[in-house]
Amino acid sequence: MSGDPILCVDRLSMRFGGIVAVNDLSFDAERREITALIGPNGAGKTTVFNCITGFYKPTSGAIGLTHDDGRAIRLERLNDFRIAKLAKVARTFQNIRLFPGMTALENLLVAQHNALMRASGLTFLGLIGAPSWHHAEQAAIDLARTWLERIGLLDRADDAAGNLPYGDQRRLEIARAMCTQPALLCLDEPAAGLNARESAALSELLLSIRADQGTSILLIEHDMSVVMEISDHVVVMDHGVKIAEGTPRQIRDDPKVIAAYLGADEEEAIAVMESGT
Ligand SMILES: Nc1ncnc2c1ncn2[C@@H]1O[C@H](COP(=O)(O)OP(=O)(O)OP(=O)(O)O)[C@@H](O)[C@H]1O
Repeated sequence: MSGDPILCVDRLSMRFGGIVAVNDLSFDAERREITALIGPNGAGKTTVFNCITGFYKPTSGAIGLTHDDGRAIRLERLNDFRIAKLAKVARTFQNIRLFPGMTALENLLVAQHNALMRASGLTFLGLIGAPSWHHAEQAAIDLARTWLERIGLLDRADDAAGNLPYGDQRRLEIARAMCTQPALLCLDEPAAGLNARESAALSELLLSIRADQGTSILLIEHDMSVVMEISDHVVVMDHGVKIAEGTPRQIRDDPKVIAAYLGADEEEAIAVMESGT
């Protein structure tokens, strides 16, 4: 690891009544790297995401995000709207949350709402058709079209998002998050429901986002082939605590991880981990 974390999770805990979903969890996500958060069902991964993105207020602990210019932000003190706007953290969800009746292009324009509202002078400049508004609108369309091209959907820009194949919708969600120009992109199971070809396309997209945009990525994923192929660093959770972290190779060979991942059936676990080689 290069030792330049964009995200520092420090002793994070989240309780729901008697349930301790996350227990004293600490890890860093390095800048311009892909960090995967893995673990069996119910390990607490989505709860960590919900704390980072402001959907939940952690019971205790700190979540620090440091921008490229050194500006440090404490995420646990902000609500979700401010985390998206000020901290530039974008996320996708386990279930697809596109606007299905809007076109693919419109979905990417909605993501740029904040910038467009600013440029429209909170509507007034838009109403009078000020040149600054037209420039901002064109820039938003250009950015949306650039991302549609990146994900191979430019020819379907005017199709309703809900009519696109499932794998395309998954990539459109990532493109929508990228249209907010995030510093940290949090993806919750982006490969869920994808076939092998679509998973490979997803891996390629994420690697290109890291390489071309320099965006830091935090990824929850059950698909080990994706995790092993693209992650720089892997953090493993089980029952709310971190049980291991390291490179994909270190994680794959760690008996604690293998045992936790599929419970007692170690042979089956090894088979799953080896599927990522
Ligand atoms: N809002 C909530 N209220 C009560 N319990 C919750 C809530 N959210 C999560 N939990 C509990 O916290 C624990 C961790 O859940 P979480 O969804 O974070 O796990 P996960 O690792 O993301 O699981 P999966 O891989 O199945 O998505 C579970 O026991 C879950 O039931």
